[in-house]
Amino acid sequence: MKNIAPVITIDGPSGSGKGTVAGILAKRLGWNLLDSGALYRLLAFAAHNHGVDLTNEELLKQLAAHLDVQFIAATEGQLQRIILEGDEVSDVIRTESVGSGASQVAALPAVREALLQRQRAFQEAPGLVADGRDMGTVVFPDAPLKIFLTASAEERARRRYLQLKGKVEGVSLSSLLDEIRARDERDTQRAVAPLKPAADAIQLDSTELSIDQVLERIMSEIAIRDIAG
Ligand SMILES: Nc1ncnc2c1ncn2[C@@H]1O[C@H](COP(=O)(O)OP(=O)(O)O)[C@@H](O)[C@H]1O
Ligand SMILES: Nc1ccn([C@H]2C[C@H](O)[C@@H](COP(=O)(O)OP(=O)(O)O)O2)c(=O)n1
Repeated sequence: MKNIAPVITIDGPSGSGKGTVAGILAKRLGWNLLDSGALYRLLAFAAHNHGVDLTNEELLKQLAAHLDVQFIAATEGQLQRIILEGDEVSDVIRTESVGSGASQVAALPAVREALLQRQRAFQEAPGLVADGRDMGTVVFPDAPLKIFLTASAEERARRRYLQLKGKVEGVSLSSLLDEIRARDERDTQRAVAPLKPAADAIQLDSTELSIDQVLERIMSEIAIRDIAG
């Protein structure tokens, strides 16, 4: 039977607010959440633990196909938890070095292919909010609402700095800006599933918007389309 659970996709570059907005929306609607970037981060992290080189496409493909991961849904007062091979890795996969590794493995076609079905399996009733780079273009091309969220690189680095400061040692605003620019370049220039808005995506620049204002804009698009019942 065709899966008819609706999907809202939120794609965009690092630090644009995708994860935050997707998490709040999923909770508000009572829908499932797919943080697709976490899968690429988990793969880069697992590769590091298993001594697999980030350019070894064949081994990475196998690792991706057998990734032993559990996403434990957020509850009241508790964020979503991610368990890899029995260990909680929710925080350790968020560093910029894991993000950079994720961006490298994500450029490999066999890796993307190996993770495709795992992502589509999240499309379950009553609905799904999915964030990443290619949610609207490749993974859920039929989604009834696609958002492409951006912000200036400077604002995104500033947000990341505020987020990591105090949690991760030695973070600097200028190195975060360099890393964000390098990741933008790799994610937009790769041959397979590059970061770009779907033809039918609504583009939202959040540089001057608060999280609540972004949510308000998306909620009004949901209401217009009447997709959340
Ligand atoms: N519109 C916004 N204004 C200010 N800070 C924001 C906004 N959206 C997100 N943030 C903050 O920026 C940081 C990065 O957001 P995140 O959702 O992780 O981005 P992404 O998933 O796109 O990389 C978080 O600390 C988040 O609270
Ligand atoms: N759907 C996706 C999601 C992430 N990726 C890749 C590219 C990104 O630089 C890395 C990390 O993604 P993630 O969304 O966790 O990163 P940010 O929170 O935006 O910094 O993974 C991808 O290629 N396709």
